[in-house]
Amino acid sequence: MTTEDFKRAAAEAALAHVQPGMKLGLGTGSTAALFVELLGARVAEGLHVVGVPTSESTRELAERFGVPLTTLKEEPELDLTVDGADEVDPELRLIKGGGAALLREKIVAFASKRMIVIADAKKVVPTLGAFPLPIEVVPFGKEATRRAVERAAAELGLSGKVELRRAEDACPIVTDSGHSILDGHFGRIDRPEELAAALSAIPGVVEHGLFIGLADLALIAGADGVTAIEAKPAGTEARRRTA
Ligand SMILES: O=C[C@H](O)[C@H](O)[C@H](O)COP(=O)(O)O
Repeated sequence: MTTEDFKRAAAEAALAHVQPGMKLGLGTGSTAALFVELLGARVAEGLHVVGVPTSESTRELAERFGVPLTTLKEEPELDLTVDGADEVDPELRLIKGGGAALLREKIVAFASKRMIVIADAKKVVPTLGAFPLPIEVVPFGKEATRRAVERAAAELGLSGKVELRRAEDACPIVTDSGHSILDGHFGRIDRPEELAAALSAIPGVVEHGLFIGLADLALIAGADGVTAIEAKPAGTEARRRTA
């Protein structure tokens, strides 16, 4: 089986958690796109749900696959968000934002009663940080903000570079909300909560890609099938079981 097959298996497993009438947050990225496609097929069969897309690309996909859409303005409280991740640790802490959608993804996940992460097994890591941490910043003063991020990380013992993300034409990428993205090449992030707090305290940082305490369940697909990692009450480790 290919990585694509595993992503599809995780997306299929998430569909079992969707109930008629639900208001759904629709994530961004290649795995979330498969969920939107499968959801569209269920809608075509008569399932009634509405979705709030976390990016313009997901909006387009949902429209293409016939998933009815709404907005957080119309529906400020959602039942369930299903989204991918760049990294998942055993305590269900995530790095997200590889596709530059982290701000809307975090707003939508925060507005949802539950968040389910769908991913192939390569996304599961013992410690976050091999994937560069995306940080969404206001374009004004972005070099000053970049340096402030490097300093804050260094104070926590993280010495990696922080780089402005650029498109293939070398121009800084612009997010759906008109911001820039910095990527923090920190390596191993042993204390993600401390880094999250330090980043949030920097003027110019809009949001960072550390998702802590947001995910309730991760559905991880690999050669052995789909495995679930469930959130446990604060202070205890996430628990694994076979889905
Ligand atoms: O900004 C993008 C999102 O956080 C994605 O959910 C994340 O990058 C995972 O994407 P994929 O499923 O394509 O690996």
